[in-house]
Amino acid sequence: MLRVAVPNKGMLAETANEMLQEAGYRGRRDAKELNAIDPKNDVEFFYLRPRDIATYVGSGVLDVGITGRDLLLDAASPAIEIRSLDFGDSTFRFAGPAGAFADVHELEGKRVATSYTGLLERWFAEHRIDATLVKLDGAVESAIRLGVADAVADVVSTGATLRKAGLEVFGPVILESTAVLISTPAKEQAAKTLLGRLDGVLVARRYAIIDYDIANEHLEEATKITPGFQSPTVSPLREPGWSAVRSMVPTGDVNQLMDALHDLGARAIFVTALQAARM
Ligand SMILES: Nc1ncnc2c1ncn2[C@@H]1O[C@H](COP(=O)(O)OP(=O)(O)OP(=O)(O)O)[C@@H](O)[C@H]1O
Ligand SMILES: O=P(O)(O)OC[C@H]1O[C@H](OP(=O)(O)OP(=O)(O)O)[C@H](O)[C@@H]1O
Ligand SMILES: [Mg+2]
Repeated sequence: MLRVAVPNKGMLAETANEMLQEAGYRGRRDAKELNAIDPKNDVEFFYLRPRDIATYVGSGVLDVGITGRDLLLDAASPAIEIRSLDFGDSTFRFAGPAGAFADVHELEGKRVATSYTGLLERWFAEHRIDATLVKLDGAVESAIRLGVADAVADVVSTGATLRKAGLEVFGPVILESTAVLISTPAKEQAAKTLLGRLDGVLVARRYAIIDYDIANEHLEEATKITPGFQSPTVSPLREPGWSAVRSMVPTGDVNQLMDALHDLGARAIFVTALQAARM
């Protein structure tokens, strides 16, 4: 039975559980359950703190897990990232009081508060900056005002939390993070079915199906607009000189593609969401 670690709460929990459901797995019945067995798919899910998931997967007691790239790197676990899952995007940045820092080298000898000491210690070592790390559990943005740090290094998504604390980012992006599927080289093979299904969910989210009718003289140009993965399906219409085209298109481009096809003379343009896919 495949043993899978899933975030039990926090920013990644809801979407991670939704993705597994879309992939056909039966999750937990209520938010208090610590584990759940899905006998049909021969999988057991363990609901854990996202920060701890790399530790469990890295130790080999669990085969595969969903966590943040930043948390994986912070844990310095032997687990490896096997897929980016297209949600939970954030950056990991330095921030300080407005105007206080212009360059990371000004952090030399200063106190930097963070919940990601593993990640940051390595970054400072690589950049030969000698700063003092102040380890906090969360709400790191308050550390400066409360006097325990001169700067912070934290997760930034919209930047709203920083702004409310009167802070601004400085220096390079330390890390671009996203939710990831992790495993160990020894367990990757066992996780193949789960990975295939999650890839199917990613494709179903990233792509849609487009159908349209087009006069044959514009067919060549139209199929350049919608080349699909392999190649579009083209079938003759009953009306002579016209074809029906079906192709996969990136979800984010759908409206621009419809505009371009319509300008070219395509008619009856329909877009259908994908429910599931296996490529
Ligand atoms: N505002 C955000 N937007 C996007 N991703 C985020 C955001 N905040 C955190 N994350 C990501 O979510 C993951 C875990 O963060 P989360 O906040 O769930 O855990 P935590 O801080 O340990 O727990 P909690 O905040 O519940 O105490 C990390 O990978 C992080 O990059
Ligand atoms: O840039 P923003 O969109 O404002 O998001 C970033 C904030 O979100 C997270 O906080 P969370 O709510 O998880 O609280 P925590 O700091 O206690 O973990 C993160 O730690 C930042 O504080
Ligand atoms: Mg948090």
